[in-house]
Amino acid sequence: MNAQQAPAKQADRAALLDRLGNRSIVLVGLMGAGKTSIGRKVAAALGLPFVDSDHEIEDVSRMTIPELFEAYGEPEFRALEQRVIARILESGPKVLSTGGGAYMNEHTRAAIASQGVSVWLKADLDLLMERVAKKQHRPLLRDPDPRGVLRRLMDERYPVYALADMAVVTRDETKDVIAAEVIDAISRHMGLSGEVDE
Ligand SMILES: Nc1ncnc2c1ncn2[C@@H]1O[C@H](COP(=O)(O)OP(=O)(O)OP(=O)(O)O)[C@@H](O)[C@H]1O
Ligand SMILES: O=C(O)C1=C[C@@H](O)[C@@H](O)[C@H](O)C1
Ligand SMILES: [Mg+2]
Repeated sequence: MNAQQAPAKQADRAALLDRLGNRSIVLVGLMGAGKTSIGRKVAAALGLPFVDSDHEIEDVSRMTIPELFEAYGEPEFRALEQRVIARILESGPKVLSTGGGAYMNEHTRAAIASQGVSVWLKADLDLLMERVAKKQHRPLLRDPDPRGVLRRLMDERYPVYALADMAVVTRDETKDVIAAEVIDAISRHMGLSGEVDE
């Protein structure tokens, strides 16, 4: 970036924030797609607060997600997730990374549609498997065949994630590159040219 470009980039960022108004940027997609990591970077680049709904659920319940699933079951977890996301969206513009199943809830989708701009982080099965293999904190993947579970979730969920305002494909690229692509996609969606500097 040269010195002459900088003010324009700042202006682009201001224009994007202006167009967003009170709406939040909401990342949706499967486990391992990068919602948490990319959301944090997008928030830092735009100077917006960052919230991850899984982390918020763990904070309010003072339990981990595997503990919540075990103690109360998935339906209770989903009900709590719906309430937590509704509250997050009502508390002003931010970048919100959702849990992988959150967008499957029709009330949550409606809240996101009215108070947010949604971005589906889309990844293929091999990349997802590679990314989720590193950690054991996802109760749905504590299964003898995690690849089969992810494949089934892709079949069930991809048609619903496709309802998001836009999709960004997360290939084997750095987090910074994907975060910049998310910002460009949102800028274009908002009728701006894209290319907000990070
Ligand atoms: N573009 C990327 N390049 C390299 N590693 C990445 C990239 N995006 C994410 N990762 C890594 O993949 C793993 C999963 O990412 P992350 O936790 O952000 O996904 P998630 O979509 O939030 O998953 P979940 O729905 O389970 O919370 C992490 O170890 C993260 O560091
Ligand atoms: O895809 C899902 O259904 C989930 C994804 C995680 O982010 C957590 O919200 C939880 O493990 C369930
Ligand atoms: Mg996450």
